[in-house]
Amino acid sequence: MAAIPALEFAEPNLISEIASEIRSTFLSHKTRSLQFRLVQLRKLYWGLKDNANAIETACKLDISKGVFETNLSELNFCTNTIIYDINNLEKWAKDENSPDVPIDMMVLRPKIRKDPLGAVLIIGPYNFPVNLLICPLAGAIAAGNTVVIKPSENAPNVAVVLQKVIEGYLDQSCYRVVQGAIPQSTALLEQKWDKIFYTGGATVGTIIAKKAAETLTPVTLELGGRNPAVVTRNADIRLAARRLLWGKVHNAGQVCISQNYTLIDKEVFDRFVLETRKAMKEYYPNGTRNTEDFGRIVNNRQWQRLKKMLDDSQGRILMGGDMDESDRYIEPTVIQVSSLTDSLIANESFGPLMPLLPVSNLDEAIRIANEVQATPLAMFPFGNKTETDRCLAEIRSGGASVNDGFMHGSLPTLAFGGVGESGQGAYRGKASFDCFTHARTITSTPGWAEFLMAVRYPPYKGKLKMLRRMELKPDFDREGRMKYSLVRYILSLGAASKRAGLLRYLVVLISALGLKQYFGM
Ligand SMILES: NC(=O)c1ccc[n+]([C@@H]2O[C@H](COP(=O)([O-])OP(=O)(O)OC[C@H]3O[C@@H](n4cnc5c(N)ncnc54)[C@H](O)[C@@H]3O)[C@@H](O)[C@H]2O)c1
Ligand SMILES: CC1=C(/C=C/C(C)=C/C=C/C(C)=C/C=C/C=C(C)/C=C/C=C(C)/C=C/C=C(\C)C=O)C(C)(C)CCC1
Repeated sequence: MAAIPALEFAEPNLISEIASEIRSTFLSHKTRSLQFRLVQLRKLYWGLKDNANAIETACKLDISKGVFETNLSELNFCTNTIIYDINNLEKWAKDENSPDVPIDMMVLRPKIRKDPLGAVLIIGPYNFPVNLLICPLAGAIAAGNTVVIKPSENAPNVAVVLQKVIEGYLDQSCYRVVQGAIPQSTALLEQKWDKIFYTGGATVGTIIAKKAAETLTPVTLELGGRNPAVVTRNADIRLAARRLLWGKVHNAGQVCISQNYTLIDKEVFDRFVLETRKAMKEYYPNGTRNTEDFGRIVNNRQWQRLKKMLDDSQGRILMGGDMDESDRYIEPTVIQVSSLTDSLIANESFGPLMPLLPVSNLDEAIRIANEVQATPLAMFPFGNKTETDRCLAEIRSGGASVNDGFMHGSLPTLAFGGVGESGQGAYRGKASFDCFTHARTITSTPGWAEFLMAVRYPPYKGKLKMLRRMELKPDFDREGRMKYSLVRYILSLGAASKRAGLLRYLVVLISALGLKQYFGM
């Protein structure tokens, strides 16, 4: 395979030209045709397939991702996403009948049309440099937008290969790549977009949200979080250890949705550590240093940041701890910490560090999780059903995996996104199409219905009575209690909803027919 050329940044003053070309293509309506979108998605699929070796090499060079992980969470994830989008596009793009239209307004035939938003900007991070650009891109294409993508300069080889794919396979008047760092991102943010989709840290997310607010541009922000795992004394400790270790070794822990810290019942603490050691030996019989199955930290700046976090910690290393800056290696490291202000709890590590904080009970775990961050990106409860349900009810998060590491974020068809500080908006599966679509309500009033519609026109004299008759009547009193009427009770056979009432009638009818048959009446 030919060597990957060096990344070249775009000339910042050419960026406005690219943005205006992308906008005028959108306004030419080229991307409205479903056939056009399908062809572009199919080409994107083949662009990735044909360049799979180059992508594997680039992931290896940028973030030392082994071939297996590159295929699992980058290539396959993207190609599966594209095929899923292709297979569902016609269904998603169809006009939808609006639900809950009152009978007197049905004549308007309300519809929800799926309009593309327009010209959109997608800015990606370094940690899943293919996945976190291509999956939103596929959603934006499916929804009929024109797109500029800005790959992370911190994964430069992937950035070059993706540019080759997009320039070689997609229509250049609709989809463009702008390479660069802060000057280019800043120039991009100076342009008017119909949506900005950003994945990365919260500091830059805030810059983007502020800039977008100036022009009332909608944003989707996929940010990080200090995600808690909770392990109670009733959890399967072996499973919890194996699964949470997976969450910290995949991509060398550089996963926004992996657990940042684990709150673990004192009673099972030692067993958890023992099981983590065992799992480690099983996953890496010859250690993590000399295997393709364990990656490296993306660059020296991030390696230094992680080292400082560990150096600043008051915790005690229980497993691992080996580090080498020359190849940006950090061994998966388990640390027992004792305070919420510990550097390993107070910050997002985004690396293979596993701080464990012993707690007395579930109440304490829930209190701590809420104190560390009210709205993390993910949460991982391990315990019995009552306990995991309590965690789900009492700790908020963008998503959650019960009894596992980040599996809820491992399926390309499930909506994925943060809440509060960990982001806003969601994508993946149908949510990706919706993320780049405007749900446009359309009514069409037929000419013949004029006599029905005339009530709205002045003069209003004598029309108030009719308006009052059209008003819905409440079935609740001033205290918020439901009012029960005997007629309603009889009509619904005592059911709470119309649907349940119908079902009851159906059961009665079928039983009556059955009895009739049985007794030959
Ligand atoms: N929620 C998610 O899906 C998700 C996924 C991956 C990473 N993350 C989060 O991202 C963080 C790590 O990534 P990162 O942000 O360091 O990645 P990064 O350094 O790759 O930066 C992300 C993008 O922001 C751009 N950027 C940097 N400064 C900018 C500026 N001033 N204006 C506009 N754009 C700018 C970069 O060029 C890059 O394209 C972690 O907090 C992680 O949790 C979140
Ligand atoms: C179905 C059949 C079988 C069963 C197969 C099974 C059970 C397969 C299980 C597969 C698993 C556990 C796959 C795990 C995949 C993990 C992935 C893709 C992780 C992705 C991570 C991502 C995208 C991370 C994102 C990060 C972000 C957003 C932030 O940084 C058989 C085999 C039993 C029989 C045949 C049928």
